[in-house]
Amino acid sequence: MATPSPPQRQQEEKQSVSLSKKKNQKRKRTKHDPELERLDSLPWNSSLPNEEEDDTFSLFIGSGELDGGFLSLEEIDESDYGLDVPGAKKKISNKNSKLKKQKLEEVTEGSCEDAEAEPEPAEGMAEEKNVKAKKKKKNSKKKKAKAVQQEDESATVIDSKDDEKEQMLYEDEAEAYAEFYAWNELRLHPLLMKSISRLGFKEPTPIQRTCIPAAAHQGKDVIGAAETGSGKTLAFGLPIFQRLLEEREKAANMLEEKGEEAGKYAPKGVLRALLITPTRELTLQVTDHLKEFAKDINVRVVPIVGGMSAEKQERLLKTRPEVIVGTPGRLWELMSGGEKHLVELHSLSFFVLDEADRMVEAGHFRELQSIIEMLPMTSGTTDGQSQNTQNCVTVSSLSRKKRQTFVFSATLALSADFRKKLKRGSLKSKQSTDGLNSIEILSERAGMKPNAAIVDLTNASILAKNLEESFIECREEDKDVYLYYILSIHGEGRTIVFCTSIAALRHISSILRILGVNVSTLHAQMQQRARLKAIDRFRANEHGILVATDVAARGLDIPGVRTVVHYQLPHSAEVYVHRSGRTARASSDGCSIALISPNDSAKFASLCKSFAKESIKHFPLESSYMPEVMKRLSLARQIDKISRKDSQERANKSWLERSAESLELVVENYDSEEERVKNFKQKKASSNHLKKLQQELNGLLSRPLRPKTFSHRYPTAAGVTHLIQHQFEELAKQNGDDNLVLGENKRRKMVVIGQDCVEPLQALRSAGHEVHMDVKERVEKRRNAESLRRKRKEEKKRLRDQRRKQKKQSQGRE
Ligand SMILES: Nc1ncnc2c1ncn2[C@@H]1O[C@H](COP(=O)(O)OP(=O)(O)OP(=O)(O)O)[C@@H](O)[C@H]1O
Repeated sequence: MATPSPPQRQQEEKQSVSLSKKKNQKRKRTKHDPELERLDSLPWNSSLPNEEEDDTFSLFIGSGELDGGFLSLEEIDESDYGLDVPGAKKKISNKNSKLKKQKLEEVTEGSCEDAEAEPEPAEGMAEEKNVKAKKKKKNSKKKKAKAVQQEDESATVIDSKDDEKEQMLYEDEAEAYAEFYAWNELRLHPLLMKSISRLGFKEPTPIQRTCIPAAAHQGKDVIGAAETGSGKTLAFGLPIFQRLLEEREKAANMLEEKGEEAGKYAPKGVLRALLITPTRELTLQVTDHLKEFAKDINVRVVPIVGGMSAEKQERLLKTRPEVIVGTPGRLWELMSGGEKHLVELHSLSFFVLDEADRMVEAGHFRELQSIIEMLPMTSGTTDGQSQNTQNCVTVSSLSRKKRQTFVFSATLALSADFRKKLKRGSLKSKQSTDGLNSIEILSERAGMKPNAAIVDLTNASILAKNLEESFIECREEDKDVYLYYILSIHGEGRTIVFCTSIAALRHISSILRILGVNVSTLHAQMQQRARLKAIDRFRANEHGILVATDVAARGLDIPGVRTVVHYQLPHSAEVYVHRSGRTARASSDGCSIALISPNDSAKFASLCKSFAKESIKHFPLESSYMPEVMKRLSLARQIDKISRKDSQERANKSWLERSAESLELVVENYDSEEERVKNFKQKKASSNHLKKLQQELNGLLSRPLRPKTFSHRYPTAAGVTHLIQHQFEELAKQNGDDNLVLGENKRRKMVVIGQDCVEPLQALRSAGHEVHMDVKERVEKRRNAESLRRKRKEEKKRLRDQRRKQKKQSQGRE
């Protein structure tokens, strides 16, 4: 969203000044601070209907009392939320001076009273006594006045010291708040601002800046699309919390005015927001992210996912959370089973579909449709139902607001006339369940209004702007070699390696483990607990490696992922975007490396074309490392093959034994003595061979990977740190000097060992070179190669047949 224009801002400031008049009267500051004034002048009448909007949003249908529903700045005191907004401190200091003044007055009055209370003296002595008394009175008055003056002076000294301290604090805080001023235009509740400052989010991301005003202040439905890692969770999360807070405050204020107990009427214990995400991991991640905010505002956010134990689920639902984040399968299972908290949806104010397209893709359309069918109509009132609800007498009035629907994704394509279709309601009648239309249908059925804000911040390439893409061309069977190269030479930071098949994942994770690379794995066939453990392990290691299938492609938000390797290309461009989006998240950068075999070439070129990329960088490789990398890989593959064979045999044997046992059969060994001896010898030989291979590999692994030779002709910066570069120069200089001294012509060999790791991104930036991606050319090449292969095959077949024919003929003659 664009920042307000100066006249608009002036008007807003004027408005807020008048609104916060009462507060400003109390806050007399000693020093004029424009920054603080700006903070105080935050307009808070956010919900006032915008006259320019044709479809204005009224929050409370029915009782006009709560129309608008948002609070003015006057109604919210930051100090009530532990937000020590500097101005508040001045109040205390003013209070102190008032107390002092009062004390002084009391003392002065008290001295007069004392004098008046003295008994009346006799006539004769009276005059003298009177004079004495007057003197005494004068003295005591003087003394007391002096004491008060002293007290006052010391109080003033303390006070001025306090003032100084307060002033310093005030300035510090102003400075601290100044860091978060970019959020002001979003007019968020002070408690949310407190969480934002705690998390250190200096400014809203573009999707947040655009969606929050529409969703939180104009009450609109939102369809949001922005690059991966762009902060979409808060783009829908903050408007939810904002509205819950505003309602809570508004209800409390209204009921306090009526002299009733506010707490009794707070709409607690009913479901207010239902968020659906495609995977368990994403659900847990979104829950954790939202909880960071929820804990400051006392809102319960609970995850509901498959794989969670029934007891835990029951325990969580018993707390009657206001916000539930869940996966479609488990949510529908519970809803269709009549789970009380999940079917009492009369107060539901938010329905969110996160990564909507993925849910449809993953075959959750029907479950989503069923869940949506259970939601109450957005336009109707729900009095009847809500009156019955315990502990929320006023929920009926509060929940009469329209429900808001948010649909978010990183890649969300809508048909050009989607808004028109919404207006016409023509989507309702369609029964189509195919990908793209399904999202439109779901959005419409969930009650998406025609005036929904459609925020599409995806650029032509959809990929994160801080992402550097690259590729390595290699043979299919050498992919593991290059993967090992990347991980060992450029192993800095977290890396995610994506595979399309579980078989490939198993193969490379096994090879890497044999090579001593500590990897975590994540795929859909793993148990939920194991999946979460793998993510935790990966998260805990600064240089962790996660080998995953596309189950981890979407939404997984792990900071510090520096590199994404596409070991196998995904089936669609969208999945490629999501995979690559695990790095270069928020404001950080990162790189992706695709391993491209000749078979992948055309697919990769068309992938680049779909992102409007004409060229892409070749990932720089230092070929001198390859011989040793190859050697290690060859040993690892042999070890893997033998171990696999052994474990397969063991598994088969135990399966046979288990099956026989279950059938109460005795398995007899019919092998002859000779065969048994032969088997034994074979096993022994294989185990000795395995030991030997392992020893050899261990020998190689015990020393750092080193290049075969150092080429003086091609010193490259790729993978070479400044330190190493410096060492090279020093060595070269020394070498030259020695040669001069010794007068030798013979070159001395330089061997680089213990190469410091550099990040792939660094290597790519310093030595990657652009390669033009011509789809046509690549497709043509592939076609030619295929036709050549076909021709060769046909030729072979023809020759074979010919030989056979000749053979038959000659046999016939004989
Ligand atoms: N305003 C902000 N400033 C800095 N960091 C932020 C901000 N908002 C969110 N983040 C952080 O950015 C990261 C990515 O946010 P989030 O997971 O919401 O992205 P996303 O757009 O949903 O990504 P994806 O499409 O991959 O699911 C999170 O770690 C989050 O804490």
